[in-house]
Amino acid sequence: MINLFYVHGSENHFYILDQTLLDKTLDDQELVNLTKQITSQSSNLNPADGLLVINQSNHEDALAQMRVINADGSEASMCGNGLRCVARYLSSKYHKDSFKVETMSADLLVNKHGELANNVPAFSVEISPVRFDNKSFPFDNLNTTNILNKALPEINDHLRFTAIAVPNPHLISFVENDHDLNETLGEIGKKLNDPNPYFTDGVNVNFAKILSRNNLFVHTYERGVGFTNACGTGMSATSLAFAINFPNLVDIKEPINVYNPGGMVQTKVHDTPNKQWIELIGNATFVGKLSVNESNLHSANISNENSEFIDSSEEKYYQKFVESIK
Ligand SMILES: N[C@H](CCC[C@H](N)C(=O)O)C(=O)O
Repeated sequence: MINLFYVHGSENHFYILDQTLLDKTLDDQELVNLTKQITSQSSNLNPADGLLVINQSNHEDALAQMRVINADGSEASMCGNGLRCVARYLSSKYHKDSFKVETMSADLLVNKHGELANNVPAFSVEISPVRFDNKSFPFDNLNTTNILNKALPEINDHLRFTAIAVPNPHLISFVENDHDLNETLGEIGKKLNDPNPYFTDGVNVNFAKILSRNNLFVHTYERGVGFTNACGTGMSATSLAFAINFPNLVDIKEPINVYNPGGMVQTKVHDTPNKQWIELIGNATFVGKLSVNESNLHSANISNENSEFIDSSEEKYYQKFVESIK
């Protein structure tokens, strides 16, 4: 039997599949089929926004590889909330507190971090590389090769936008009212993730309200998913946009508190001459696990017949989880 762990970072839920435990790893189509089945509204499973796949890494400085499959079957180059959960899984499995994880574009540093809230352990993860050029998204037909606090009349008649790839693509706007934060976000999110001439591979759209100095609220419409409770790479990219566009409201020597519908994370913007990157710090909560036959993974036929979900403090459950993977 194989455990599919049900986890979340700021209520952005995922299943984790550790393929190093399988007799035979799933091929790409099987991973897509599995992700679509376990995230579909019609499944009797707990809702999730995607699948986090752990593979062996052949990079000497990486403990493992993480791949990210969105609910619609598209693959993403990064997932900030997901990487915190994968980091906690690998930290328990290999008894390490600081290590690198191979992702599509980079081997990223992850660290066990002090609790942000009592009895809620936290991990910090490196969000990088950071890019601004249109080829990194890609975007086109907007009469510009980068978007920094720019009006985009093709997309909206009153907002200004900033585009940052970390390296998955994010389009960010700072808004004043709840209508823009919700309805306008949904309209633009759908428009730029349906077939369109601007972001041909889709884009994660993040609208933020500035609460005060070093304090943000971010709402995200994710590429390949739709509205989520939180988007780790989105909150990270938005924190960098906050520092760039509102330098008088951000002290980058201090963490930024980023609130979201699912909770709160902290980010730290690192702006050194030869490398810009963001540190994302937040929970990595293990809620439950499904014990499934390997064959059902290959056939994308998962039910929660053999499942165990938390009903007490997360830490008590977590000790059982740690024993189960030794
Ligand atoms: N939907 C994103 C991937 C998941 C990112 C998000 N869940 C996070 O925590 O960063 C994309 O296609 O780029």
